[in-house]
Amino acid sequence: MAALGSINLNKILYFICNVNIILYYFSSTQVMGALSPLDPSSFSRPELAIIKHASLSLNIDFESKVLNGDAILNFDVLEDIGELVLDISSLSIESVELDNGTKLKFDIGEPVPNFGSKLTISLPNQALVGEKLKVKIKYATAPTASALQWLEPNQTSGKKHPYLFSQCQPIHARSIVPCQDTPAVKFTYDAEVTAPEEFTVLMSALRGEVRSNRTTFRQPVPIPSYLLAIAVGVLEQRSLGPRSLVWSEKEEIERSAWEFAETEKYLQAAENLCGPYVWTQYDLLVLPPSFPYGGMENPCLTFVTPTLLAGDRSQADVIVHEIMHSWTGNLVTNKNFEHFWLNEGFTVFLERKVGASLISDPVEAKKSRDFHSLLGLQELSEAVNEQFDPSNPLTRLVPDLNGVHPDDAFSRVPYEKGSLFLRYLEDLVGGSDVFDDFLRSYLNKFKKQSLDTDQFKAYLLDYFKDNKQLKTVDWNAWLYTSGMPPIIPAYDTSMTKSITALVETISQSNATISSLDVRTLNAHQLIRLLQELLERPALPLEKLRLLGKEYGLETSTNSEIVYRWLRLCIRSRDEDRLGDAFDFVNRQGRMKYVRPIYRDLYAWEDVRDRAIDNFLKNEQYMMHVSAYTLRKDLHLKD
Ligand SMILES: CC/C=C\C/C=C\C[C@@H](O)/C=C/C=C/C=C\[C@@H](O)CCCC(=O)O
Ligand SMILES: [Zn+2]
Repeated sequence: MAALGSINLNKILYFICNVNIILYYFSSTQVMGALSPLDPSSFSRPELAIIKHASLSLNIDFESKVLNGDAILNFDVLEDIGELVLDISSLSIESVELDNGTKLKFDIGEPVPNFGSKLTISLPNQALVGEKLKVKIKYATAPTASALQWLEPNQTSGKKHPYLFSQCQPIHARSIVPCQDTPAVKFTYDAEVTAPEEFTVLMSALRGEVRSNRTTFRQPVPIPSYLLAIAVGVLEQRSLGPRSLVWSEKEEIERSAWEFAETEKYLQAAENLCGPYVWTQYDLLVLPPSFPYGGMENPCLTFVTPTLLAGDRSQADVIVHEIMHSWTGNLVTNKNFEHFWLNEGFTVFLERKVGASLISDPVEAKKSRDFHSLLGLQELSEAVNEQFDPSNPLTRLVPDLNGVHPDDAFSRVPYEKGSLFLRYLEDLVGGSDVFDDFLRSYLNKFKKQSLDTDQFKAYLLDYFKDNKQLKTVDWNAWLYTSGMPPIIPAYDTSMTKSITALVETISQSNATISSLDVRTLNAHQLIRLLQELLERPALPLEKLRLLGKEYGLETSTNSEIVYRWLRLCIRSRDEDRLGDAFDFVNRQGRMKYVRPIYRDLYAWEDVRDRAIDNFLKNEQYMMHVSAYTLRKDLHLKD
């Protein structure tokens, strides 16, 4: 009877679940219209005709905050078709024509909020499988293009000239060029950009000739659309090594050159693990403070936030992370953003391996790798338990993004759960010696391609087909179950033990707090300490203030430390530090810092309105993605 009862219950649950899935599918397809079968975030149909190369010719108009020009898209036709379908967002399309000059009819679908519109181009005759098509689209971007931030001179360090930069990941490329805005498609590109003469134009490509106000570029390695990038400003450069320059406004150039002086060393360590660097040039661009991310792995030219300029090279791990994307993400790419962990989990995993390889003593190297993994575990726990909750489907390693904007799904989960999963697999198959060979083989197999999680799984299982341990992996629990990972590796805790003991002491009511407690800690250990304190009940004000003074937190210039210190102050309801917290979120726009601080301020009922006022006053200076996500954090309407 009991068994029969449970079968019936299972059947009922199964039925309810399926009805929900069906209803959900219809509601999300209604949101997006006809979806790409390859990517829930794109309208385009690359399985019918796929872009192989794009030639862009663009003019930068700072006055009207518009890019205008044309894109010539080269397609390979994969099925007999009468139309092409592309993604656009707020673009004004002037004309579409074939390379023989034939004008083409086009239709722009009803815009879907945050996803843009479907651009359908009618072909005069059926294009047959195997044909090649060249289509020229004349267009202009909107001043509100979600990929672009147009800065007024007073938002730059020099205060004299405007500045423009882009952030296309995940699906903002469609706001600067009509394209198949899905990472399932990879294409090479060339570009010719005109800007006022004193400006430097940079792109995610190799820079060619610069003649008066015209700069040319070429990217010979196929990239997904989210890696298109452009920045235009009055910039300086310094050499960092044989294949690297650092670019910034002149006010930051010396500090930037010092902070990132070890770039070539990281590149060589990365090549030792992953094989040759294929992108020829690896430059860094230090952006104005409103740049929303720590770094963005734009090929040939990583974009970074100036909050990395800590003056102690302690945030070099971000540079190593961006360098590792040259293999995972840029060369081997997730097919759509449901498989984002294939980009980010792998990159974090490699970042920590390469970081450890720079330490000569193997015992210390292992300790350091595990120490950083434990920091990552703290960040994962915060994402799972605070940003979301453990039952939230967005805490799955492979989430369902039908009807969900990837920017809304963004968290540390794909980074840290993904990296932890790879570490679990590495331990299971016998450690680095065997797993490093697998990694190189995986990179070689999928280079210049896009793949999904099933392809990764199949390749791993085939590579290790004789390994019995791999048969014990609970794939469903790792990939499709929400919450923390099912197994946490046995990390070496020798670098965190003393910190946990110190946190324990600080938490005692009679604790004595002195600068001597932290004199031997490096920046990362201090970060660990602050993060552990954030996981505990708020400190009493008196103790908090003593900590700030004795541990040098009040005067730190390291943004990772300042960020956690200010969160501790907010948690302890220290009204005297509110000014510092508002200054911090107004001075820079790195979402890793700004979003949790705003969420903490929102949770403090007495200051909630001040936080909202501060946001509304500063929203106009933020990049689209920051304003968009902060509005949600502060429960404001779009
Ligand atoms: C499962 C997740 C689903 C979708 C996410 C896809 C894209 C997320 C989108 O919001 C763009 C992310 C861009 C990230 C760029 C750089 C980061 O690695 C920076 C990390 C944070 C920081 O250090 O500031
Ligand atoms: Zn990354």
